[in-house]
Amino acid sequence: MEPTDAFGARLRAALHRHGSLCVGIDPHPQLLAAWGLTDDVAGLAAFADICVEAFAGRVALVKPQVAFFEAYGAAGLAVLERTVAALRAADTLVLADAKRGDIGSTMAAYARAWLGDGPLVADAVTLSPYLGFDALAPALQVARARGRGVFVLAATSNPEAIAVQQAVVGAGCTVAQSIVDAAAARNADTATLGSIGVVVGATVSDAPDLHALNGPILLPGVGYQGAGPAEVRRLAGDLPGVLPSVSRELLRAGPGVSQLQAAADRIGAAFGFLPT
Ligand SMILES: O=C(O)c1cc(=O)[nH]c(=O)n1[C@@H]1O[C@H](COP(=O)(O)O)[C@@H](O)[C@H]1O
Repeated sequence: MEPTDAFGARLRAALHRHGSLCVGIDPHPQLLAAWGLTDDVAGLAAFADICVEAFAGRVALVKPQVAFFEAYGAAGLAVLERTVAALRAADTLVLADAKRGDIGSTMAAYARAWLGDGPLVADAVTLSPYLGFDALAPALQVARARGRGVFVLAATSNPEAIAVQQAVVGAGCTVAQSIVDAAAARNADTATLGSIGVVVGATVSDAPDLHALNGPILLPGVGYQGAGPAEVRRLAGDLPGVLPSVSRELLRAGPGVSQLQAAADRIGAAFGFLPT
């Protein structure tokens, strides 16, 4: 049985409090320019500070896209560290979108970095299972031991994914379905919402069956990639723990903090309160 301070339980409480929206912090160079910021570490830091001011304490989950920080090297990662820490200090759950996945021994190092004691540690991290779901075991173990969560890529929003993720495997189900089933098995002993989530693009037309998951479902691809409330409702049905995730469509409302907050409220309201 998972403890009450497990990620799934904490996420469920945050969804009750704030509604279902996950806000992505994706500091694209084009967005820095649109916000009147320089394409350097100072611009990145100003962008991140505005996002923290706008979203801390207001949404269920914030998802910084690690790649946009990594692009500036060690100084960019230092900005990410401060951003994650500031959000968490304000009681806002943070999902580091790092999409990690490697052989077991390297996976253990990633688990330490993102879910253990390292300076980059977040409440949850995105993982890629395409070296084999079981290769993620070290991260699942650390997540459970530390009350943290993971979101495993199942059916991603990009069109190139279809050839791999919709391929049919041994048991006659798709690769994406096998990932969801493996995640569901890890959540089976959890009474409420488990801590092993999956990622399904809101743009995906052949989504895996998510009914047995008993864990959170991140739906990126809303807004800029073309999905809207209708697609989210179709995928979400009456499933608990669904989080539509929006980055550019919301961030283009910046740099004003109140404009960003209004955009988050407006986009969040379009989905209504999804079941928890
Ligand atoms: O894991 C993700 O968040 C993710 C999975 C996926 O299937 N598709 C996808 O777009 N994402 C991420 O979600 C964000 C989408 O950004 P926008 O298209 O600007 O809303 C980016 O950070 C992507 O890396």
